[in-house]
Amino acid sequence: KTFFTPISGGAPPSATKRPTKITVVGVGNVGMAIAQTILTQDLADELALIDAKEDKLRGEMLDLQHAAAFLPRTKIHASLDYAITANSDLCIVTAGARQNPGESRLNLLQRNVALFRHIVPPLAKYSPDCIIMVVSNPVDVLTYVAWKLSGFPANRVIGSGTNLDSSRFRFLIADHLDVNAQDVQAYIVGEHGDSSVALWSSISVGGVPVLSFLKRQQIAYEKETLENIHKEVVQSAYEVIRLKGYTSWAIGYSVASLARTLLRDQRRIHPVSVLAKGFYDIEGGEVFLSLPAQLGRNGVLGVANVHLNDEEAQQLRNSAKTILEKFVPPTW
Ligand SMILES: NC(=O)c1ccc[n+]([C@@H]2O[C@H](COP(=O)([O-])OP(=O)(O)OC[C@H]3O[C@@H](n4cnc5c(N)ncnc54)[C@H](O)[C@@H]3O)[C@@H](O)[C@H]2O)c1
Ligand SMILES: O=C1N[C@](c2ccsc2)(c2cccc(Nc3ccc(F)cc3)n2)CC(O)=C1Sc1ccccc1Cl
Repeated sequence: KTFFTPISGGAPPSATKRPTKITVVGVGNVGMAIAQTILTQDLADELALIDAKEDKLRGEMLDLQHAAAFLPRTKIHASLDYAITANSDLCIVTAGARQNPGESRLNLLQRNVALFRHIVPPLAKYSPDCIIMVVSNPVDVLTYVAWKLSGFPANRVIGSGTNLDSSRFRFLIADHLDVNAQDVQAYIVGEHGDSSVALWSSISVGGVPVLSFLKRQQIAYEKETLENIHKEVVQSAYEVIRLKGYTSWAIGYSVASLARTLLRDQRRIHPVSVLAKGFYDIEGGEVFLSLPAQLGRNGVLGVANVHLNDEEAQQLRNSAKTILEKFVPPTW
């Protein structure tokens, strides 16, 4: 006997909507922050978790499943076998080796490129129509690596890029002006991390350009105050690492915000790592950098023509040049 007595009804609707499915590769600090935000924000019908550590993987899956009474219904799979990722709409890659003390960024990159060779091809095989989002660091170069290894068109491969940098930037500006961070429109672009580019000329608060907002509010400021806020974006990343050893919540929420825009076809503009060649006079090779990009169900729909002053445009081109010089693409 079934638990419920069925009520006689017609055949199920013919156009049954295919379940929305997200894969998260890497169930570490970042991957699990992303996974739990996807569940609490009801962004997927199915969630597939992949990692290299089988016990950790099963433990995290069970721990999330045990929260089912408090969450929207989401089917959670976990395995070492990539077959569970089949037909994903979005694959988020947070897997990566941690930078060892004193290890160079280049060496970390080479170790993560080696991991990506085993991670990206099966994702592309099982979900040939998905969007791949890279979070692992160095995120801009690893997004390029994922693009090459996946064989996908560039519009379906993005990196979280300076989305986290920009969210910290918005928090700091909002705190400085005592306004809600959601009313602060501010972009950090270029290379994620230490050498990002703050687009001062396009910051607005409630639609008012920040520079005239400060003048109108007679808030004393000089250029260096604004530059100090940008420096604090970088310093706060190191501060969090010093205090708790890793970062998770802000990156988790920022990636979930990107997932919502992509999967719900919101067509919002986010600073994310995209194939930047040809935009803003960036030439010299195929490089992924963060630019204000319009995102929707088909990935990157376009890059916003945000006004850059000469200094910002030059800094962006320098970012591209630095990345291209640092990383010599291997033979794929
Ligand atoms: N882009 C950003 O803004 C941003 C912010 C924070 C962290 N990160 C990056 O995210 C990455 C993850 O950070 P974390 O704190 O979660 O690290 P972590 O060490 O806690 O988690 C990494 C996970 O990847 C798994 N893994 C390793 N090799 C794997 C493989 N071959 N296949 C599947 N899984 C594998 C590990 O088992 C581990 O569970 C790092 O590269 C970090 O720099 C990026
Ligand atoms: O919040 C973070 N945490 C990380 C982190 C998380 C777990 S271990 C290190 C972080 C924190 C501090 C420095 C740093 N440097 C770095 C190391 C290797 C790379 F490939 C890229 C960056 N990385 C990873 C990361 O990218 C961030 S954002 C970030 C980092 C540096 C400057 C500005 C920002 Cl907005």
